Amino acid sequence: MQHFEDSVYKLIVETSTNLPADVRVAIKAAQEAEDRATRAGLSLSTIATNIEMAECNVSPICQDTGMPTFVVHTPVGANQIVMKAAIRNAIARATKDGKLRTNSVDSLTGSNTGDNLGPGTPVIHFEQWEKEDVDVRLILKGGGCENKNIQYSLPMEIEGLGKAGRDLDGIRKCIMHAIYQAQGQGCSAGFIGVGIGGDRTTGYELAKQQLFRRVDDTNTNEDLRKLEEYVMDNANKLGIGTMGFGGAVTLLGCKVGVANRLPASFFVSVAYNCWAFRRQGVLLDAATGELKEWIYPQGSELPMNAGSEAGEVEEVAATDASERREFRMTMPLTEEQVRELRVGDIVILDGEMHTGRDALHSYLIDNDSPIDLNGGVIYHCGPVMLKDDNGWHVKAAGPTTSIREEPYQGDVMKKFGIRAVIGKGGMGAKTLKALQEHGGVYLNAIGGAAQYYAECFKKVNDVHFLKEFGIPEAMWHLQTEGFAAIVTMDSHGNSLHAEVEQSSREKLEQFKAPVFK
Ligand SMILES: O=C(O)C[C@H](O)C(=O)O
Ligand code: SF4
Repeated sequence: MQHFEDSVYKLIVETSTNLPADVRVAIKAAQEAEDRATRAGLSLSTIATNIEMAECNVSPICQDTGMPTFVVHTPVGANQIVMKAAIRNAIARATKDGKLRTNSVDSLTGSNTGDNLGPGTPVIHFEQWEKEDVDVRLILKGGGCENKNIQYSLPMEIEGLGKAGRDLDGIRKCIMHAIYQAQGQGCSAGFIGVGIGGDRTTGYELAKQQLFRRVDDTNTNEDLRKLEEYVMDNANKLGIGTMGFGGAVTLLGCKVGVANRLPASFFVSVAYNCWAFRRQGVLLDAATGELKEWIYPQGSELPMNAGSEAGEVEEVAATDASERREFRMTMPLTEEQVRELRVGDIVILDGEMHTGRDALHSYLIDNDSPIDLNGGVIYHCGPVMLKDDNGWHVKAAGPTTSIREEPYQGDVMKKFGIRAVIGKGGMGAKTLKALQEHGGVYLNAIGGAAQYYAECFKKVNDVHFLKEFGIPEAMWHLQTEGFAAIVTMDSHGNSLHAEVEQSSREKLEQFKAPVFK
Protein backbone atom coordinates (compact mmCIF):
# COMPACT_ATOMS: atom_id res chain seq x y z
CA MET A 1 0.00 0.00 0.00
CA GLN A 2 3.02 2.31 -0.34
CA HIS A 3 1.27 4.47 -3.00
CA PHE A 4 -2.11 4.77 -1.28
CA GLU A 5 -1.46 8.15 0.40
CA ASP A 6 -0.07 9.66 -2.82
CA SER A 7 -3.06 8.44 -4.80
CA VAL A 8 -5.47 9.96 -2.29
CA TYR A 9 -3.48 13.21 -2.39
CA LYS A 10 -3.87 13.25 -6.21
CA LEU A 11 -7.59 12.62 -5.78
CA ILE A 12 -7.94 15.57 -3.38
CA VAL A 13 -6.03 17.94 -5.66
CA GLU A 14 -7.98 16.86 -8.73
CA THR A 15 -11.32 17.20 -6.93
CA SER A 16 -10.56 20.66 -5.57
CA THR A 17 -9.07 22.11 -8.75
CA ASN A 18 -10.56 20.41 -11.80
CA LEU A 19 -14.32 20.16 -12.24
CA PRO A 20 -15.26 16.79 -13.86
CA ALA A 21 -16.47 16.68 -17.45
CA ASP A 22 -20.07 15.66 -16.68
CA VAL A 23 -20.45 18.75 -14.47
CA ARG A 24 -18.81 20.93 -17.10
CA VAL A 25 -21.27 19.69 -19.75
CA ALA A 26 -24.17 20.87 -17.55
CA ILE A 27 -22.59 24.30 -17.01
CA LYS A 28 -21.85 24.68 -20.73
CA ALA A 29 -25.48 23.85 -21.54
CA ALA A 30 -26.54 26.56 -19.08
CA GLN A 31 -24.26 29.03 -20.82
CA GLU A 32 -25.90 28.20 -24.13
CA ALA A 33 -29.40 28.57 -22.69
CA GLU A 34 -28.71 31.95 -21.10
CA ASP A 35 -28.43 35.25 -22.95
CA ARG A 36 -24.77 36.24 -22.60
CA ALA A 37 -25.45 39.92 -22.09
CA THR A 38 -27.65 39.41 -19.01
CA ARG A 39 -26.39 39.39 -15.41
CA ALA A 40 -26.85 35.62 -15.30
CA GLY A 41 -25.04 35.22 -18.63
CA LEU A 42 -22.13 37.32 -17.42
CA SER A 43 -21.95 35.26 -14.23
CA LEU A 44 -21.81 32.03 -16.22
CA SER A 45 -18.97 33.43 -18.34
CA THR A 46 -17.08 34.30 -15.17
CA ILE A 47 -17.76 30.82 -13.79
CA ALA A 48 -16.45 29.21 -17.01
CA THR A 49 -13.33 31.36 -16.88
CA ASN A 50 -12.84 30.48 -13.23
CA ILE A 51 -13.09 26.74 -13.93
CA GLU A 52 -10.34 27.07 -16.55
CA MET A 53 -8.16 29.19 -14.25
CA ALA A 54 -8.45 26.68 -11.39
CA GLU A 55 -7.38 23.82 -13.64
CA CYS A 56 -4.51 25.84 -15.10
CA ASN A 57 -3.29 27.17 -11.69
CA VAL A 58 -3.93 23.81 -9.97
CA SER A 59 -5.68 25.87 -7.30
CA PRO A 60 -9.09 25.56 -5.62
CA ILE A 61 -12.08 26.26 -7.89
CA CYS A 62 -13.82 27.75 -4.85
CA GLN A 63 -12.11 28.95 -1.65
CA ASP A 64 -14.56 26.91 0.41
CA THR A 65 -13.20 23.44 -0.17
CA GLY A 66 -15.99 22.05 1.95
CA MET A 67 -16.33 19.07 4.21
CA PRO A 68 -14.07 16.40 2.69
CA THR A 69 -16.32 13.34 2.47
CA PHE A 70 -14.84 10.02 1.33
CA VAL A 71 -16.65 6.83 0.40
CA VAL A 72 -14.20 3.93 0.19
CA HIS A 73 -14.94 0.42 -1.09
CA THR A 74 -12.33 -2.16 -0.13
CA PRO A 75 -11.83 -5.87 -0.87
CA VAL A 76 -12.56 -8.18 2.04
CA GLY A 77 -9.61 -8.25 4.42
CA ALA A 78 -8.10 -4.88 3.46
CA ASN A 79 -6.69 -2.88 6.37
CA GLN A 80 -9.03 0.07 6.81
CA ILE A 81 -7.12 1.47 9.78
CA VAL A 82 -4.02 1.99 7.63
CA MET A 83 -6.14 3.56 4.88
CA LYS A 84 -7.79 5.95 7.31
CA ALA A 85 -4.42 7.17 8.56
CA ALA A 86 -3.18 7.65 4.98
CA ILE A 87 -6.32 9.61 4.04
CA ARG A 88 -5.80 11.90 7.04
CA ASN A 89 -2.15 12.46 6.07
CA ALA A 90 -3.14 13.27 2.49
CA ILE A 91 -5.74 15.77 3.75
CA ALA A 92 -3.18 17.54 5.95
CA ARG A 93 -0.67 17.65 3.07
CA ALA A 94 -3.22 19.07 0.61
CA THR A 95 -4.13 21.72 3.18
CA LYS A 96 -0.50 22.71 3.69
CA ASP A 97 -0.08 23.01 -0.09
CA GLY A 98 -3.07 25.37 -0.41
CA LYS A 99 -5.25 22.84 -2.27
CA LEU A 100 -7.74 22.81 0.61
CA ARG A 101 -8.71 25.69 2.90
CA THR A 102 -8.24 25.23 6.64
CA ASN A 103 -11.87 24.31 7.21
CA SER A 104 -12.03 22.37 10.48
CA VAL A 105 -13.23 24.59 13.32
CA ASP A 106 -13.88 23.70 16.95
CA SER A 107 -17.63 24.23 17.30
CA LEU A 108 -17.42 25.56 20.85
CA THR A 109 -14.24 27.64 20.89
CA GLY A 110 -14.17 28.61 17.19
CA SER A 111 -10.48 27.73 16.94
CA ASN A 112 -9.29 26.38 13.60
CA THR A 113 -7.18 23.20 13.70
CA GLY A 114 -5.24 24.47 10.67
CA ASP A 115 -4.89 21.09 8.96
CA ASN A 116 -8.49 20.01 8.29
CA LEU A 117 -8.21 17.27 10.89
CA GLY A 118 -10.38 17.16 13.97
CA PRO A 119 -13.36 15.41 15.53
CA GLY A 120 -15.64 14.53 12.61
CA THR A 121 -13.32 15.83 9.87
CA PRO A 122 -12.67 14.43 7.36
CA VAL A 123 -15.71 12.19 6.93
CA ILE A 124 -14.75 8.67 5.82
CA HIS A 125 -17.26 5.90 5.06
CA PHE A 126 -15.90 2.39 4.48
CA GLU A 127 -17.77 -0.42 2.69
CA GLN A 128 -16.49 -3.85 1.79
CA TRP A 129 -17.13 -5.34 -1.63
CA GLU A 130 -16.32 -8.52 -3.51
CA LYS A 131 -14.10 -6.80 -6.11
CA GLU A 132 -10.29 -6.78 -6.10
CA ASP A 133 -9.61 -3.05 -6.32
CA VAL A 134 -10.07 -0.19 -3.87
CA ASP A 135 -12.55 2.50 -4.97
CA VAL A 136 -12.11 5.88 -3.28
CA ARG A 137 -14.62 8.64 -3.99
CA LEU A 138 -14.51 12.17 -2.65
CA ILE A 139 -16.95 15.04 -2.54
CA LEU A 140 -15.99 18.54 -1.42
CA LYS A 141 -19.29 20.24 -0.66
CA GLY A 142 -19.04 23.77 0.64
CA GLY A 143 -20.78 25.33 3.63
CA GLY A 144 -22.94 27.81 1.76
CA CYS A 145 -24.78 25.17 -0.22
CA GLU A 146 -24.81 22.81 2.77
CA ASN A 147 -26.75 25.51 4.64
CA LYS A 148 -29.43 25.31 1.95
CA ASN A 149 -30.06 21.59 2.48
CA ILE A 150 -33.59 21.00 3.71
CA GLN A 151 -35.60 18.12 5.14
CA TYR A 152 -39.38 17.71 4.88
CA SER A 153 -41.59 15.47 7.00
CA LEU A 154 -44.72 14.38 5.12
CA PRO A 155 -47.60 14.99 5.25
CA MET A 156 -47.31 18.76 5.54
CA GLU A 157 -48.46 22.12 4.18
CA ILE A 158 -45.78 23.61 1.94
CA GLU A 159 -45.51 27.35 1.36
CA GLY A 160 -46.93 28.22 -2.06
CA LEU A 161 -47.75 24.59 -2.91
CA GLY A 162 -50.41 23.54 -0.42
CA LYS A 163 -50.86 20.05 0.97
CA ALA A 164 -48.08 17.57 0.34
CA GLY A 165 -49.05 13.95 1.05
CA ARG A 166 -47.06 10.76 1.51
CA ASP A 167 -46.82 10.00 -2.20
CA LEU A 168 -44.83 10.83 -5.32
CA ASP A 169 -46.72 14.07 -5.78
CA GLY A 170 -45.97 15.17 -2.21
CA ILE A 171 -42.30 14.41 -2.87
CA ARG A 172 -42.47 16.47 -6.08
CA LYS A 173 -43.72 19.45 -4.06
CA CYS A 174 -40.90 19.11 -1.52
CA ILE A 175 -38.31 19.17 -4.30
CA MET A 176 -39.77 22.21 -6.05
CA HIS A 177 -39.91 24.05 -2.74
CA ALA A 178 -36.33 23.04 -1.88
CA ILE A 179 -35.08 24.68 -5.08
CA TYR A 180 -37.16 27.80 -4.42
CA GLN A 181 -35.98 28.24 -0.83
CA ALA A 182 -32.30 27.99 -1.82
CA GLN A 183 -32.70 31.07 -4.08
CA GLY A 184 -29.19 32.03 -5.24
CA GLN A 185 -27.58 31.52 -1.86
CA GLY A 186 -26.09 28.10 -2.56
CA CYS A 187 -24.42 29.54 -5.67
CA SER A 188 -27.07 28.55 -8.17
CA ALA A 189 -27.38 27.13 -10.72
CA GLY A 190 -27.05 24.03 -8.55
CA PHE A 191 -27.42 20.27 -8.43
CA ILE A 192 -29.67 18.46 -5.98
CA GLY A 193 -29.54 15.01 -4.45
CA VAL A 194 -32.80 13.82 -2.92
CA GLY A 195 -33.27 11.03 -0.38
CA ILE A 196 -36.77 9.63 0.09
CA GLY A 197 -37.30 7.73 3.33
CA GLY A 198 -34.79 6.60 5.94
CA ASP A 199 -34.65 8.42 9.27
CA ARG A 200 -33.52 12.03 9.71
CA THR A 201 -29.85 11.03 9.57
CA THR A 202 -29.87 8.36 6.86
CA GLY A 203 -32.30 10.43 4.78
CA TYR A 204 -29.68 13.16 4.45
CA GLU A 205 -26.98 10.56 3.85
CA LEU A 206 -29.02 9.07 1.02
CA ALA A 207 -29.51 12.54 -0.45
CA LYS A 208 -25.77 13.18 -0.40
CA GLN A 209 -25.04 9.76 -1.90
CA GLN A 210 -27.09 10.76 -4.95
CA LEU A 211 -24.49 13.44 -5.64
CA PHE A 212 -22.01 10.65 -6.42
CA ARG A 213 -24.13 9.69 -9.43
CA ARG A 214 -23.02 10.98 -12.82
CA VAL A 215 -24.98 14.03 -13.94
CA ASP A 216 -25.88 12.27 -17.22
CA ASP A 217 -27.03 8.91 -15.81
CA THR A 218 -30.63 7.64 -15.91
CA ASN A 219 -32.47 6.43 -12.82
CA THR A 220 -33.26 2.71 -13.06
CA ASN A 221 -36.43 3.17 -10.96
CA GLU A 222 -39.14 4.19 -13.43
CA ASP A 223 -41.07 6.41 -10.98
CA LEU A 224 -37.93 8.20 -9.88
CA ARG A 225 -36.76 8.62 -13.48
CA LYS A 226 -40.04 10.40 -14.24
CA LEU A 227 -39.70 12.53 -11.14
CA GLU A 228 -36.13 13.55 -11.99
CA GLU A 229 -37.18 14.45 -15.52
CA TYR A 230 -40.15 16.44 -14.26
CA VAL A 231 -37.92 18.44 -11.91
CA MET A 232 -35.37 19.12 -14.65
CA ASP A 233 -38.13 20.21 -17.04
CA ASN A 234 -39.77 22.55 -14.54
CA ALA A 235 -37.26 23.94 -12.02
CA ASN A 236 -35.96 26.54 -14.44
CA LYS A 237 -39.46 28.02 -14.66
CA LEU A 238 -38.85 29.45 -11.17
CA GLY A 239 -36.64 32.08 -12.83
CA ILE A 240 -34.11 32.28 -9.98
CA GLY A 241 -31.15 32.00 -12.34
CA THR A 242 -27.41 31.96 -11.77
CA MET A 243 -26.48 33.59 -8.43
CA GLY A 244 -30.18 34.38 -7.91
CA PHE A 245 -29.92 37.21 -10.46
CA GLY A 246 -33.00 35.93 -12.31
CA GLY A 247 -32.59 33.98 -15.54
CA ALA A 248 -33.34 30.91 -17.60
CA VAL A 249 -31.27 28.32 -15.70
CA THR A 250 -31.77 27.57 -12.00
CA LEU A 251 -31.02 23.85 -11.75
CA LEU A 252 -28.31 21.77 -13.44
CA GLY A 253 -29.05 18.29 -12.12
CA CYS A 254 -31.52 16.28 -10.00
CA LYS A 255 -30.88 12.77 -8.65
CA VAL A 256 -33.36 10.95 -6.43
CA GLY A 257 -32.84 7.82 -4.32
CA VAL A 258 -35.21 5.86 -2.10
CA ALA A 259 -34.83 3.82 1.08
CA ASN A 260 -37.32 2.18 3.40
CA ARG A 261 -38.74 4.17 6.31
CA LEU A 262 -40.53 3.62 9.59
CA PRO A 263 -44.34 3.53 9.46
CA ALA A 264 -44.53 6.80 11.41
CA SER A 265 -41.93 8.75 9.38
CA PHE A 266 -41.80 9.99 5.82
CA PHE A 267 -38.79 12.21 5.25
CA VAL A 268 -37.78 13.86 2.01
CA SER A 269 -34.22 15.13 2.40
CA VAL A 270 -32.62 17.43 -0.14
CA ALA A 271 -28.87 18.05 -0.45
CA TYR A 272 -28.18 21.21 -2.45
CA ASN A 273 -24.84 21.45 -4.22
CA CYS A 274 -23.54 24.63 -5.84
CA TRP A 275 -22.38 24.80 -9.47
CA ALA A 276 -18.87 24.13 -8.08
CA PHE A 277 -19.85 20.48 -7.83
CA ARG A 278 -16.53 18.95 -6.86
CA ARG A 279 -16.50 15.20 -6.79
CA GLN A 280 -14.13 12.68 -8.22
CA GLY A 281 -13.02 9.13 -7.57
CA VAL A 282 -10.13 6.77 -8.19
CA LEU A 283 -9.75 3.05 -8.63
CA LEU A 284 -6.61 1.82 -6.84
CA ASP A 285 -4.59 -1.37 -6.89
CA ALA A 286 -5.37 -3.02 -3.55
CA ALA A 287 -1.81 -4.32 -3.06
CA THR A 288 0.17 -1.18 -3.89
CA GLY A 289 -2.40 1.63 -3.71
CA GLU A 290 -1.34 2.71 -7.21
CA LEU A 291 -3.85 4.79 -9.21
CA LYS A 292 -5.37 2.67 -11.99
CA GLU A 293 -8.13 4.94 -13.31
CA TRP A 294 -10.30 7.97 -12.62
CA ILE A 295 -13.94 7.14 -11.96
CA TYR A 296 -15.55 10.23 -13.47
CA PRO A 297 -14.53 11.75 -16.82
CA GLN A 298 -11.85 14.33 -16.05
CA GLY A 299 -12.42 18.01 -16.66
CA SER A 300 -9.37 18.35 -18.88
CA GLU A 301 -11.28 16.36 -21.52
CA LEU A 302 -13.76 19.22 -21.89
CA PRO A 303 -12.34 22.74 -22.03
CA MET A 304 -14.75 25.47 -20.93
CA ASN A 305 -13.25 28.23 -23.03
CA ALA A 306 -15.17 27.69 -26.29
CA GLY A 307 -16.81 31.09 -26.63
CA SER A 308 -15.86 32.16 -23.13
CA GLU A 309 -12.26 33.24 -23.17
CA ALA A 310 -10.87 35.15 -20.24
CA GLY A 311 -11.81 38.79 -20.56
CA GLU A 312 -15.14 38.00 -22.17
CA VAL A 313 -16.98 39.40 -19.17
CA GLU A 314 -15.50 42.81 -19.81
CA GLU A 315 -16.24 42.48 -23.54
CA VAL A 316 -19.86 41.52 -23.01
CA ALA A 317 -20.24 44.33 -20.50
CA ALA A 318 -18.86 46.74 -23.06
CA THR A 319 -21.21 45.60 -25.85
CA ASP A 320 -24.16 46.16 -23.58
CA ALA A 321 -22.87 49.49 -22.30
CA SER A 322 -25.96 51.42 -23.36
CA GLU A 323 -28.01 49.74 -20.63
CA ARG A 324 -25.35 49.00 -18.06
CA ARG A 325 -23.58 51.74 -16.14
CA GLU A 326 -20.05 51.02 -15.05
CA PHE A 327 -18.12 52.87 -12.35
CA ARG A 328 -14.44 52.55 -11.48
CA MET A 329 -13.79 53.64 -7.92
CA THR A 330 -10.84 53.80 -5.57
CA MET A 331 -11.40 52.71 -1.97
CA PRO A 332 -12.14 54.24 0.54
CA LEU A 333 -15.44 55.49 -0.92
CA THR A 334 -17.48 58.59 -0.13
CA GLU A 335 -21.19 58.71 0.70
CA GLU A 336 -21.76 60.70 -2.49
CA GLN A 337 -20.12 57.99 -4.62
CA VAL A 338 -22.26 55.18 -3.24
CA ARG A 339 -25.50 57.19 -3.33
CA GLU A 340 -24.94 57.55 -7.09
CA LEU A 341 -25.08 53.77 -7.54
CA ARG A 342 -28.22 51.87 -8.50
CA VAL A 343 -29.15 48.20 -8.77
CA GLY A 344 -27.68 46.79 -11.97
CA ASP A 345 -24.58 49.01 -12.07
CA ILE A 346 -21.17 47.39 -12.34
CA VAL A 347 -18.54 48.67 -9.93
CA ILE A 348 -14.84 48.09 -10.43
CA LEU A 349 -12.78 48.65 -7.31
CA ASP A 350 -9.15 49.57 -6.74
CA GLY A 351 -7.32 50.32 -3.49
CA GLU A 352 -7.40 48.54 -0.15
CA MET A 353 -10.23 46.10 0.62
CA HIS A 354 -10.80 44.35 3.98
CA THR A 355 -12.16 40.86 4.41
CA GLY A 356 -14.59 40.18 7.23
CA ARG A 357 -17.10 37.44 7.85
CA ASP A 358 -18.88 35.75 10.77
CA ALA A 359 -16.30 36.07 13.56
CA LEU A 360 -15.31 39.64 12.66
CA HIS A 361 -18.89 40.94 12.46
CA SER A 362 -19.87 39.59 15.85
CA TYR A 363 -16.60 41.03 17.26
CA LEU A 364 -17.13 44.50 15.77
CA ILE A 365 -20.55 44.87 17.34
CA ASP A 366 -18.99 45.03 20.82
CA ASN A 367 -15.43 46.14 20.08
CA ASP A 368 -13.41 48.72 18.18
CA SER A 369 -11.96 48.05 14.77
CA PRO A 370 -8.16 47.63 14.69
CA ILE A 371 -8.06 49.99 11.67
CA ASP A 372 -9.98 53.04 10.47
CA LEU A 373 -12.91 51.75 8.40
CA ASN A 374 -14.33 55.11 7.41
CA GLY A 375 -15.41 54.82 3.75
CA GLY A 376 -14.12 51.26 3.82
CA VAL A 377 -15.30 48.27 1.82
CA ILE A 378 -15.78 44.94 3.59
CA TYR A 379 -15.56 41.77 1.54
CA HIS A 380 -17.46 38.77 2.95
CA CYS A 381 -14.74 36.30 2.12
CA GLY A 382 -12.75 33.54 3.78
CA PRO A 383 -9.77 33.12 1.48
CA VAL A 384 -7.23 30.35 0.98
CA MET A 385 -3.88 31.91 1.93
CA LEU A 386 -0.32 30.61 1.75
CA LYS A 387 2.79 32.06 3.33
CA ASP A 388 6.32 31.91 1.92
CA ASP A 389 9.52 33.93 2.40
CA ASN A 390 7.91 36.93 0.70
CA GLY A 391 4.87 36.92 3.00
CA TRP A 392 1.23 35.96 2.49
CA HIS A 393 -0.37 35.23 -0.89
CA VAL A 394 -4.04 34.95 -1.85
CA LYS A 395 -4.62 31.53 -3.44
CA ALA A 396 -8.42 31.59 -3.75
CA ALA A 397 -10.87 34.28 -2.69
CA GLY A 398 -14.51 34.21 -3.79
CA PRO A 399 -17.38 35.67 -1.74
CA THR A 400 -19.22 33.92 1.07
CA THR A 401 -23.00 33.99 1.73
CA SER A 402 -23.78 37.42 3.14
CA ILE A 403 -27.12 36.71 4.81
CA ARG A 404 -25.33 35.26 7.86
CA GLU A 405 -24.20 38.80 8.71
CA GLU A 406 -27.75 40.16 8.55
CA PRO A 407 -28.12 40.60 12.34
CA TYR A 408 -24.92 42.70 12.46
CA GLN A 409 -24.32 44.33 9.08
CA GLY A 410 -26.39 47.53 9.27
CA ASP A 411 -25.13 48.42 12.75
CA VAL A 412 -21.51 47.64 11.87
CA MET A 413 -21.71 49.83 8.75
CA LYS A 414 -23.12 52.76 10.72
CA LYS A 415 -20.75 52.35 13.66
CA PHE A 416 -17.59 52.47 11.51
CA GLY A 417 -18.68 54.47 8.45
CA ILE A 418 -18.35 51.52 6.06
CA ARG A 419 -19.75 52.43 2.64
CA ALA A 420 -19.95 49.10 0.82
CA VAL A 421 -20.10 45.41 1.53
CA ILE A 422 -19.37 42.74 -1.04
CA GLY A 423 -20.66 39.19 -0.82
CA LYS A 424 -23.11 36.91 -2.52
CA GLY A 425 -26.74 35.92 -2.21
CA GLY A 426 -27.87 39.32 -0.96
CA MET A 427 -29.01 40.56 2.45
CA GLY A 428 -32.33 41.28 4.12
CA ALA A 429 -34.61 44.15 5.05
CA LYS A 430 -32.54 45.33 8.04
CA THR A 431 -29.42 45.84 5.93
CA LEU A 432 -31.42 47.42 3.09
CA LYS A 433 -32.81 49.97 5.54
CA ALA A 434 -29.33 50.74 6.86
CA LEU A 435 -28.01 51.23 3.30
CA GLN A 436 -30.74 53.81 2.79
CA GLU A 437 -30.28 55.65 6.08
CA HIS A 438 -26.50 55.64 6.18
CA GLY A 439 -25.63 55.74 2.49
CA GLY A 440 -24.26 52.34 1.58
CA VAL A 441 -24.35 49.75 -1.14
CA TYR A 442 -24.33 45.95 -1.41
CA LEU A 443 -22.23 44.50 -4.19
CA ASN A 444 -22.72 40.94 -5.39
CA ALA A 445 -19.65 39.06 -6.53
CA ILE A 446 -19.89 35.72 -8.35
CA GLY A 447 -19.96 32.92 -5.78
CA GLY A 448 -17.34 30.28 -6.28
CA ALA A 449 -15.23 32.35 -8.68
CA ALA A 450 -12.29 32.13 -6.31
CA GLN A 451 -9.47 32.12 -8.87
CA TYR A 452 -11.02 34.94 -10.86
CA TYR A 453 -11.10 37.20 -7.79
CA ALA A 454 -7.78 36.06 -6.33
CA GLU A 455 -6.10 37.65 -9.39
CA CYS A 456 -7.42 41.07 -8.30
CA PHE A 457 -5.50 40.94 -5.02
CA LYS A 458 -2.02 42.16 -5.83
CA LYS A 459 -0.58 42.33 -2.32
CA VAL A 460 -1.45 41.41 1.26
CA ASN A 461 -0.94 44.70 3.15
CA ASP A 462 -1.67 43.34 6.62
CA VAL A 463 -3.83 40.97 8.65
CA HIS A 464 -5.65 41.17 11.99
CA PHE A 465 -7.09 38.41 14.20
CA LEU A 466 -5.19 35.65 12.38
CA LYS A 467 -4.37 33.82 15.61
CA GLU A 468 -7.76 34.39 17.17
CA PHE A 469 -10.03 33.60 14.21
CA GLY A 470 -7.89 31.44 11.88
CA ILE A 471 -7.19 32.03 8.18
CA PRO A 472 -10.73 32.09 6.73
CA GLU A 473 -12.19 34.33 9.45
CA ALA A 474 -9.25 36.72 9.88
CA MET A 475 -9.43 40.34 8.73
CA TRP A 476 -7.15 40.54 5.69
CA HIS A 477 -6.21 43.93 4.22
CA LEU A 478 -5.75 43.38 0.51
CA GLN A 479 -4.32 45.70 -2.14
CA THR A 480 -6.85 45.39 -4.92
CA GLU A 481 -6.93 46.13 -8.62
CA GLY A 482 -9.97 45.79 -10.87
CA PHE A 483 -12.36 43.89 -8.58
CA ALA A 484 -15.70 43.84 -10.46
CA ALA A 485 -19.08 43.29 -8.78
CA ILE A 486 -22.71 44.12 -9.47
CA VAL A 487 -24.87 46.44 -7.35
CA THR A 488 -27.80 44.31 -6.19
CA MET A 489 -28.94 46.47 -3.23
CA ASP A 490 -28.66 50.24 -3.34
CA SER A 491 -29.21 53.24 -1.06
CA HIS A 492 -32.57 53.99 -2.69
CA GLY A 493 -34.39 51.00 -1.21
CA ASN A 494 -33.97 48.68 -4.21
CA SER A 495 -32.99 45.03 -3.82
CA LEU A 496 -32.68 42.66 -6.75
CA HIS A 497 -32.76 39.77 -4.24
CA ALA A 498 -36.12 40.82 -2.81
CA GLU A 499 -37.48 41.16 -6.36
CA VAL A 500 -36.31 37.72 -7.49
CA GLU A 501 -37.54 36.11 -4.28
CA GLN A 502 -40.99 37.60 -4.74
CA SER A 503 -41.31 36.74 -8.42
CA SER A 504 -40.07 33.15 -7.88
CA ARG A 505 -42.55 32.79 -4.99
CA GLU A 506 -45.34 33.71 -7.40
CA LYS A 507 -44.01 31.27 -9.99
CA LEU A 508 -43.82 28.49 -7.39
CA GLU A 509 -47.63 28.46 -7.20
CA GLN A 510 -47.92 27.13 -10.76
CA PHE A 511 -46.70 23.77 -9.38
CA LYS A 512 -49.57 23.42 -6.91
CA ALA A 513 -51.86 21.18 -9.02
CA PRO A 514 -51.19 17.42 -8.78
CA VAL A 515 -48.94 15.90 -11.46
CA PHE A 516 -48.30 12.32 -10.25
CA LYS A 517 -51.57 10.73 -9.20
O1 LIG B 1 -17.11 29.64 3.43
C1 LIG B 1 -17.06 30.13 2.31
O2 LIG B 1 -16.04 30.62 1.84
C2 LIG B 1 -18.25 30.21 1.39
C3 LIG B 1 -19.39 29.31 1.67
O3 LIG B 1 -19.26 28.11 1.01
C4 LIG B 1 -20.64 29.95 1.19
O4 LIG B 1 -21.18 29.54 0.16
O5 LIG B 1 -21.12 30.84 1.86
S1 SF4 C 1 -19.05 29.79 -2.15
FE1 SF4 C 1 -20.58 28.96 -3.52
S2 SF4 C 1 -19.39 27.69 -4.91
FE2 SF4 C 1 -18.18 27.97 -3.06
S3 SF4 C 1 -18.71 26.28 -1.72
FE3 SF4 C 1 -19.99 28.03 -1.14
S4 SF4 C 1 -21.85 27.57 -2.27
FE4 SF4 C 1 -20.24 26.40 -3.27
